[in-house]
Amino acid sequence: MSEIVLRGVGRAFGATQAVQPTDFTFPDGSVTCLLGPSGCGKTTLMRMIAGLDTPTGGRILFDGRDVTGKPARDRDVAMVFQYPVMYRTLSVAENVELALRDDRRLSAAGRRARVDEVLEVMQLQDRRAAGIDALDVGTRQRVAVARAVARDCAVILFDEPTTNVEVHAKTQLIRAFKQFRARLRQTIIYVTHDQTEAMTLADRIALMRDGAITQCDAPHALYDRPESAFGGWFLGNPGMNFLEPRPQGGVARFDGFPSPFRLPDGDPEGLQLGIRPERILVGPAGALPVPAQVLRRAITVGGQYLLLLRAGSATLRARTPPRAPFAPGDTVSIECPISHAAFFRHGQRLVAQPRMTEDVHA
Ligand SMILES: Nc1ncnc2c1ncn2[C@@H]1O[C@H](COP(=O)(O)OP(=O)(O)OP(=O)(O)O)[C@@H](O)[C@H]1O
Repeated sequence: MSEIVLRGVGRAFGATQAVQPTDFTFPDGSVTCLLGPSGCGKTTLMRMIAGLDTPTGGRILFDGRDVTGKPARDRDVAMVFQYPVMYRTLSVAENVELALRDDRRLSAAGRRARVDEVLEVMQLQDRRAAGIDALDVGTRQRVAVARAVARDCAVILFDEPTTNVEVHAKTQLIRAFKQFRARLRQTIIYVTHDQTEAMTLADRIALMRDGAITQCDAPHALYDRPESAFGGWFLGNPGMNFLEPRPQGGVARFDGFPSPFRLPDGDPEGLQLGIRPERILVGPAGALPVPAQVLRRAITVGGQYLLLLRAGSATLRARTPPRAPFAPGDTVSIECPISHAAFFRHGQRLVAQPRMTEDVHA
């Protein structure tokens, strides 16, 4: 186990600042997912922590020890990549054992016991004698994780390990990941652009954009209370709806809400209201405060409907229960609960929330 501290760590490639100078702590024994869109700097940040790349600024500390200039082999770090490198002529067990070859603390019997333990945790006992070529991509990736786990390093880094794995094998891999987490408390940094994976695995998600960590929080806190409009948009499938205000004196109207909002400083400049599709209530015409039109309907995994609605000049996506009786062309009614609305100014969450002039639907 190890606490990893970044002090102003950044990386530039020529004119491209791949990682902005970053201060950040990965707590001892935690699972932190680095989540963000392609090109936001996740892999570069992870490679610097691994010792595969050197920062152009700042320092990296492992338990207070400065490892900034040290190579990967001096960092007590194991890694699992998108494309695992394996010895194809060796069996599963031999591949795992090979990872322990240089560990002088272990006797031959100790090594075998460790291999057995890890194969069991990763649910690979029945494949121990199989050759690597006989395995599907998902199982091969589980062997890669087994090798990383076997070494008992302080830190394990995962770089998008499930990208090339099909859905069923991905579920198995994630289940195995959770099992070894429950048994062994290494510090884990897991790079992904898959939000479902991050939500499932992480103790904390560090959301990245343009080379910077924009927010780090427990998965549900990040989902429920994004500090930026980017977080509201990136998390969720689909992400938040955003509404623009129509200013009227010191108040602003948002289509979708029955009454105008009183703005804390009277200034509608750069203001947006965000609301998640699953928070919008949809009912028959007249049942709820705001009339709306169904423009389109899609069925999502789980049988829910995703409706595209028009309310005034706003278009909104709303999720309804399976088989809700709404179809394109229908007039319906909606309610956007104020308690689930988030206000952003120039992309950042407002601390003082605007209030509705008549709080009838709060
Ligand atoms: N070796 C390199 N030389 C030049 N530019 C690089 C290099 N590695 C990364 N970059 C640039 O740095 C930025 C961040 O890249 P990085 O691979 O870290 O992002 P990422 O979030 O991991 O993306 P992805 O999810 O696509 O892997 C990108 O603009 C990328 O083009």
